[in-house]
Amino acid sequence: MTNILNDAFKNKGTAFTQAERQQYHIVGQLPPVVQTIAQQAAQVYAQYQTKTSDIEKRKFLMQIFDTNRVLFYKVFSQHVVEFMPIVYDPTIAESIENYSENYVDPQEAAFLDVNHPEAIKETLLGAANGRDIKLVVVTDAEGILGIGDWGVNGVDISVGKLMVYTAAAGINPENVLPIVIDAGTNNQKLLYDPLYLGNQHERVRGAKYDAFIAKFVDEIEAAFPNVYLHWEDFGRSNAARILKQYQDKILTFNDDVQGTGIIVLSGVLGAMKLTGKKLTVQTYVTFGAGSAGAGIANQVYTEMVKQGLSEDEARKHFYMVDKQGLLFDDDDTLTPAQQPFARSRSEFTNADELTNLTAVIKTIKPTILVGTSTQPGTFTEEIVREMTSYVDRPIIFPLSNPTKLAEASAQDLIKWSQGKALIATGIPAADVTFEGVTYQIGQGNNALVYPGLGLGAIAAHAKVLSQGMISAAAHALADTLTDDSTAVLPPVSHLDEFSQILAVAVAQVAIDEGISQGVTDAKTAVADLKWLPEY
Ligand SMILES: NC(=O)c1ccc[n+]([C@@H]2O[C@H](COP(=O)([O-])OP(=O)(O)OC[C@H]3O[C@@H](n4cnc5c(N)ncnc54)[C@H](O)[C@@H]3O)[C@@H](O)[C@H]2O)c1
Ligand SMILES: O=C(O)C[C@H](O)C(=O)O
Ligand SMILES: [Mn+2]
Repeated sequence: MTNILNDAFKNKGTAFTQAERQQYHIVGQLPPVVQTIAQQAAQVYAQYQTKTSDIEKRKFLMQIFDTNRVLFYKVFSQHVVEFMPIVYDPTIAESIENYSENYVDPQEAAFLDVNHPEAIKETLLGAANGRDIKLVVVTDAEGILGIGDWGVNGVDISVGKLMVYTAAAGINPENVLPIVIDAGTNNQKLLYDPLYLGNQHERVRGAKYDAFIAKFVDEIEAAFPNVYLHWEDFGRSNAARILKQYQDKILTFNDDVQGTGIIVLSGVLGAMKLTGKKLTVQTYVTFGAGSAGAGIANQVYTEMVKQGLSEDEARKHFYMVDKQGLLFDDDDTLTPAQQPFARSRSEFTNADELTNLTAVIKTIKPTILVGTSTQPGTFTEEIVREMTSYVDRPIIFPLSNPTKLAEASAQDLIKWSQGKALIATGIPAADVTFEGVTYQIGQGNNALVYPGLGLGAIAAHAKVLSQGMISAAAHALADTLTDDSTAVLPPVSHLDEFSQILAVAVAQVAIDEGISQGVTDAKTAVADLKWLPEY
């Protein structure tokens, strides 16, 4: 019989009462004093404050996570704004880079090996250990944030995304399963690192990879019927392709493509509210047209069509820039997600010069610039001054994560635009004061939307995640923006409140569209799922 003290889902540590200590046969296996969860939480927070670096803070909190989930989420819920950048982005990037070296606990994740498809079923059932799994986050870690390929180390992103689901939306941690698919790695450092804990071979691609993914999805559906399957940080050549294959068949979501699309659309809608301008007259440049860049453009485009433009008219508002410069339709290296937005060379007299962002901005004069390029410092003073010269309030979102990869800092954007730029950043940014005026900066991170979206879809027992549900999430978030906000997105301090609002809006659309199964009241269904960190 396992000792309850070793079960992170059931352990209460020093909060076990004397009666419980007898019931679970752990008398004398704890210090004698019985504490309340409030006392435990205060003690954890006090210890946390003695840690001097963010990574040490994260390691300490993970010790609590590893041993006592309820206590972890209790403290997390009391300090959401402070803990988000510690347990999640940007500190999680450092944690991933050093995962193997610092390994202490598998954290109830499922580790799937591309060379052993026959073990998927046993691994899933073993990791679930009888728990009712409603939500899975899976990564193969080819494109972790903007830091590239981290192989099995990427399991941290699955664990981290799920922590945010619970902290933000109140998903019961017993109902979730983090998964990493170890498909090998092309990270040379890991391939030759004796401490690396994953497969030390090149990334598997092609038929073997695709067959593994297909079997994985089948086994997931068999083991956990109606689960919400969230894909995270797959590489550019797989993310959109896998999503396309499954999005009409099962309840599934790609965070980088769809979650980022929602948060940016929401931020753009917030900017329209602040300026009183119409979306349908905006001109949009994507810088870094990968999974996120193309996913975002597609959401903003879909909204323009919803607001009355024809598909052809709407598409004319979009320009994509990637490594080669502006994307043209005569380029045979375009991805399927880029193709609809590629332009014709004949539209420009200077097409051959449009090989860098500055030239593109000067020629096209966009009102919205969104960065998902992984290239730091690329939104330069010259670009920002140029945008400010032809539009009152340029919308500039440097979204690449973690901090060291951001296209620009909020502070510089405010300074260079004399306070005019409407900004959202990928990681949290402090308010910026410029010439006596303080500007709030929106956090354009999909963490503001994926928890509520998932909660709504799970609560509704939705068969699929529809475009209607996605659009409802973007609008519901934008609608929470208060009239006194100077930021384009609502503050993370209200994450739990707006996650519930998003969830109800999403569940309602699922009901209205007839894709929910046996649920008629969105509010009750969402409320019934809400888990609180109490013993
Ligand atoms: N804030 C958020 O919520 C959020 C969400 C998803 C992704 N992101 C960030 O966006 C970035 C990209 O993520 P992704 O999943 O789309 O990765 P991806 O690899 O699919 O896309 C990156 C794209 O940038 C392009 N690129 C590389 N160098 C470039 C250059 N010099 N100029 C122009 N383009 C260049 C690549 O060719 C690729 O198309 C990452 O830093 C990630 O952290 C942020
Ligand atoms: O993980 C994040 O912080 C957001 C996003 O999914 C990313 O890949 O950067
Ligand atoms: Mn991601």
